Amino acid sequence: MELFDPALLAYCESHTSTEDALLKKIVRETQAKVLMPRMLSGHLQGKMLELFSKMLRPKTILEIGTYTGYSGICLARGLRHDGKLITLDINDELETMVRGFFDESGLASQIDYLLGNAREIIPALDGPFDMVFIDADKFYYSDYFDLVIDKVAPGGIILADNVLWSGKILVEEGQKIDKDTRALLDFNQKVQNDPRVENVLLPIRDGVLMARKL
Ligand SMILES: C[S@@+](CC[C@H](N)C(=O)[O-])C[C@H]1O[C@@H](n2cnc3c(N)ncnc32)[C@H](O)[C@@H]1O
Repeated sequence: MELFDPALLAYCESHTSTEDALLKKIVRETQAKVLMPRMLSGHLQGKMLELFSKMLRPKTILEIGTYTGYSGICLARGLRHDGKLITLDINDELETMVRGFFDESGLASQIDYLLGNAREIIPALDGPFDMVFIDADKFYYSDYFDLVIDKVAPGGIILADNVLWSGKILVEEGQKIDKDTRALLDFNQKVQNDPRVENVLLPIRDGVLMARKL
């Protein structure tokens, strides 16, 4: 399901600060060389992540799901001068490309790019995190929330992408639900019920859930 009228989306993008040359290059190279380029955050969501990060001025950001580095660079642009982005991905085939983009961003010294399974890496990471961006395998979103929540600083925010799952979260009576949709429905409800956070589901792109730790 297309969630937004493409013309409305184009209008939103034309009233969002222009994507710079590096981000445009990441989009181009992702589309030309990488499978499933739709996974990349893109102009509108990337700028939103960048502005959230610039408002929060985080010391530590954890990103789960680097892909080609687009969202990581947007997030890292808001870090304090002594801050760090830790970004995790299980796919090592993109490593050379991604490290190249991080170098070009001028932020490589503030980025720890760790390859491996996020569910194995996160328990070994020290918090506190001021910002967490969950954007990896949908089936494990609730696990990611559980793994990070105690490491998020009070006032810190967790953002989770794709929580509207192209509209599949609207399930009709008797309809069969696939496992990723089920997992996202459970995740959205879990956050909604959790008294440790206040939250808002933003209907931007494929849906971004923002939860602020109390
Ligand atoms: C939607 S893409 C991330 C897009 C990126 N955040 C952006 O906006 O440009 C999801 C990424 O999660 C990674 N991933 C999937 N399962 C993972 C896991 N168990 N641990 C770490 N990364 C994983 C995939 O390899 C993929 O690169």
